[in-house]
Amino acid sequence: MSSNELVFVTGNKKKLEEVQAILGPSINLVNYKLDLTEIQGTAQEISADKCRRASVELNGPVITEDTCLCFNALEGLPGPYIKWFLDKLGHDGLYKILAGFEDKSAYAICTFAYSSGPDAEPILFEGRTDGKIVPARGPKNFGWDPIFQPDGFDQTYDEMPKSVKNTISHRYKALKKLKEFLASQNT
Ligand SMILES: O=P(O)(O)OP(=O)(O)OP(=O)(O)OC[C@H]1O[C@@H](n2cnc3c(O)ncnc32)[C@H](O)[C@@H]1O
Ligand SMILES: [Mg+2]
Repeated sequence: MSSNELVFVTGNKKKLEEVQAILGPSINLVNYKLDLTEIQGTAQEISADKCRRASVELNGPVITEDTCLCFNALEGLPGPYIKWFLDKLGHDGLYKILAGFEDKSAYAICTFAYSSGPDAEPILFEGRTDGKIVPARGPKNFGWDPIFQPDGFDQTYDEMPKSVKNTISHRYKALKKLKEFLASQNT
């Protein structure tokens, strides 16, 4: 592996695009699409387990990422299970889950995991952005972006330019920590 090469294991094209855009050209991001089994548990447990599996499978250093969307009225659910909720309920159904609650606040959490090899314990880097759940607005580019409006903005993640999302997002904040860690390893 060259010093600026980073293997990112994900089956999600949109995640990959954002990670590439945020990291910029100084890091040579190499993508492997593996259909990794995801355990049940906390965001940290799921991310670490996913990373361990990826590192064993590829027999080398890897990063993986897990994203949660957490509704405060539901004590943090759907959380790591947002993928299946979105798949089954769609934007409208997700918004309607909160119909019986006044509290529409929510937060997005991105947990990157880095493993230096199959025997290493993954290191986690977490980013969180707070906001609220709104009726879907935007061109429906990526996942639940149309129903998440970050605090301090009038636009949903989906309505704002990528260049804005990528400087305030859960993913950006987690990647900033990962980048700092990688830089400290290279000095
Ligand atoms: O292979 P992996 O990396 O696991 O990719 P995935 O698509 O399965 O991703 P997750 O397990 O992390 O599930 C997160 C869900 O949230 C969606 N998602 C992730 N990041 C998002 C973002 O920034 N904005 C909107 N939706 C997002 C994603 O499409 C999934 O439906
Ligand atoms: Mg997944």
